[in-house]
Amino acid sequence: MTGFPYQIIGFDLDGTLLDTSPELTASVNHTLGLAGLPPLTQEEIKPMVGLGAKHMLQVGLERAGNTDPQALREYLPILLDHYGDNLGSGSPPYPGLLDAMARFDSMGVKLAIVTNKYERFAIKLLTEVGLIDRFACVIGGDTMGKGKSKPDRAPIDEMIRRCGGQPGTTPAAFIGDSIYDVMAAHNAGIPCVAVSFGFLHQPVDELGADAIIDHYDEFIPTLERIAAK
Ligand SMILES: O=C(O)COP(=O)(O)O
Ligand SMILES: [Mg+2]
Repeated sequence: MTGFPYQIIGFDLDGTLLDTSPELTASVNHTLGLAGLPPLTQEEIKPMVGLGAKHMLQVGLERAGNTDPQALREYLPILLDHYGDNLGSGSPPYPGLLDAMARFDSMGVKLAIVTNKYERFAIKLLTEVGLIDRFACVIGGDTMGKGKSKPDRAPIDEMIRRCGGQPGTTPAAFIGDSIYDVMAAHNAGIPCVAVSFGFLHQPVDELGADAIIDHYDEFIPTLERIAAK
């Protein structure tokens, strides 16, 4: 181990690791089409991502003009089937990510995923893009049980445990694109870096993150800087 200050780095998935917005948009619009509603743009859908698929569809149905209270229950399985069948090839990693991951590997830092996606979709997606073996663990929105997804600290604590560490003790940091990421990390007592290129729900400087990066080239020096504060 080098002098790098963190032993574990956790990544959010959608909007932080991979740009999943084309595939999420395709699945939402497939579902809205079957519901007889007009499609939404990728830019409209991005801010709906971050609290899981059910939340994304609920907001999407409302935005597209749905008035049927049963629609969410009826169309969620359709969205999930479509997404599960199509996810993978259209979700590229953000620029500089693979180089940053290689540097973490060379320093012996463990990498992990904590997403509000269903665990099975996160695993399938990471497998399709060839990154699954690079992560010590993948915690999904359903891994810890109901009500125990980000912004709760439970999935962050579990990430630290599954990486062989101890929550509250082992030095770890997180990176994400939403306020739920920042809240989860801070609830677990670890710092959070925000990416300015994600699926922002609000201006990135209002997320309360410890630092902001515009490109993955800045990630490692930024972590060193926040650890020295
Ligand atoms: O809302 C989702 O499906 C997941 O989003 P996340 O990977 O940004 O947590
Ligand atoms: Mg995200």
